[in-house]
Amino acid sequence: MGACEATPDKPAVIELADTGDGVATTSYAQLRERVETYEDALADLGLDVGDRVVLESDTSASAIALYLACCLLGLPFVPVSPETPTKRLLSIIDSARPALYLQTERGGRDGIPPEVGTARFGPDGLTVGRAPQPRIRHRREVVPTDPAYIIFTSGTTGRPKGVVMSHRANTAFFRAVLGLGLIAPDDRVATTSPLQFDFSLLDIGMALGAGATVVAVPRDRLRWPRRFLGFLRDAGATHVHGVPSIWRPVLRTEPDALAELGLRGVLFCGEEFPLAELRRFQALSPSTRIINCYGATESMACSFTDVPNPLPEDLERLSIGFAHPGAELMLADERGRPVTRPGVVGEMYLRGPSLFSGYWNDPDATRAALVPDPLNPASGQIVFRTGDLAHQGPDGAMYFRSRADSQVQIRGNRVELAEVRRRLMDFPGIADAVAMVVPGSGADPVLCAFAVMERGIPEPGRRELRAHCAEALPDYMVPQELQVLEELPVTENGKVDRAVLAARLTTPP
Ligand SMILES: Nc1ncnc2c1ncn2[C@@H]1O[C@H](COS(=O)(=O)NC(=O)C[C@H](N)c2ccccc2)[C@@H](O)[C@H]1O
Repeated sequence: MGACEATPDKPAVIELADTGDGVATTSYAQLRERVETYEDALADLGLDVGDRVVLESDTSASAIALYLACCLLGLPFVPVSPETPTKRLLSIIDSARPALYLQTERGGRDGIPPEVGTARFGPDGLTVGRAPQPRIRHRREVVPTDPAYIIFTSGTTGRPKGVVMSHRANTAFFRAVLGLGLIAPDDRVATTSPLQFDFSLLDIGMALGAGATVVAVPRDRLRWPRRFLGFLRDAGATHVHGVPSIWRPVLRTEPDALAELGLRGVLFCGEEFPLAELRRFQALSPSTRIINCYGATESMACSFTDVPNPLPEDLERLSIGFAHPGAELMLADERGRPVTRPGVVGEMYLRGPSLFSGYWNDPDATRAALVPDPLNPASGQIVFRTGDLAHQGPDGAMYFRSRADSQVQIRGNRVELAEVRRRLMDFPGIADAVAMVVPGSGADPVLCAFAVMERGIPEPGRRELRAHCAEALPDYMVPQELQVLEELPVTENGKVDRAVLAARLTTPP
């Protein structure tokens, strides 16, 4: 909030105007005023440090002000999107046991359990629906190790896992990232992720921490490239942060409008950016600096690596470089021994001050992720076991290979699904692909794959694709089920939605 003093009249947040077209600007002075209004209103509710607040909203000046007010009062906020199905919201509420649930004045949610207080927020303050239950306050002040927020991600077990991030981890992370100087005060950073995805929190922290401007892209614009780019133009966005999938529709239908935008920077995270699409992006927007940001919610992010511009022809895989200053990645094998030889695959471990505190109310999952430093277990240092496999280049830079759990056994053979995907991606005209297994009728799972074509490329025949795979892969790695789709389904956070793809396979077409 330093910029509120230094540049009170500068725009802090630009968002869609209430009228639905054009943009509304909130200055740093107005943002600070709204933080104080919310801080006073929340303080009046008599909540204690540590009491959770569910914040249901898209990214907006008010949501950001509320997030900051919660931080100042030590109320860990739990961001959820308005798109979140009520069942999932209720499971998050059941787990987090929040004192208060907040939605905007126009929010349509109801059915919040009676033990949870409810309120609505808008530019002028809070309107309490149901006061939170009275409680005894045990704490007088917020300390850095207190939880700042809890992000519920889809846990592999199906039950949502709450990643608890402390103020100390958060500020250590942002001090490091702002030191990279990726955003300058006159930049305008368009954020395209839902508030429940910590990518949005990265965008807000990077922009406001640099005294720059957050441009909150309306979620429904992402599906309409012309309207998406039009909003970016109206808002004067200089940078766009988002998962790779937000660019496919733009590359397909609005290449010229993208070129005209002349973006200074693009930052992506969450998944690998298909190289063919990255090349196309660079050809259209050669002066744009593209950053490959790798990391997990458990440390918010980890590395920020420039994509070579232009991409060398023979480049096989992007580097995810080195952890941000103040943190370090290392590789270890299944037995925890360091893997240092270039090209040899190991699991990445991250040490540093930005690690999460643990999974909410899940000590077993926490113990599996926050482990003794493999290099020095006696030291008591706890590191984050990422669950990601990578290899190091000759210079020590990391290259992401796959999730550790994406190795499956097919007919007794170990199959790396990322390798099947990579082979499919080598087929000319394929824009992206996914390989996965679904349970088979017999003991063996069935290896399946989905692909989407680049703009205007005719669908190849299934036999042709299987022949292409059979040329380079052993037969047990050739997908038995192959479907070419118009587009890949994505989760709320914009990543490929494997559950939807699997459902396509089990229910007969
Ligand atoms: N640049 C990548 N290349 C390739 N695989 C990746 C990459 N970034 C993640 N991933 C994958 O996504 C996993 C983490 O998933 S996650 O917990 O939902 N978090 C995220 O996806 C985003 C993350 N919190 C974040 C937020 C803000 C900035 C950067 C990163 C990683 O373990 C990787 O498997």
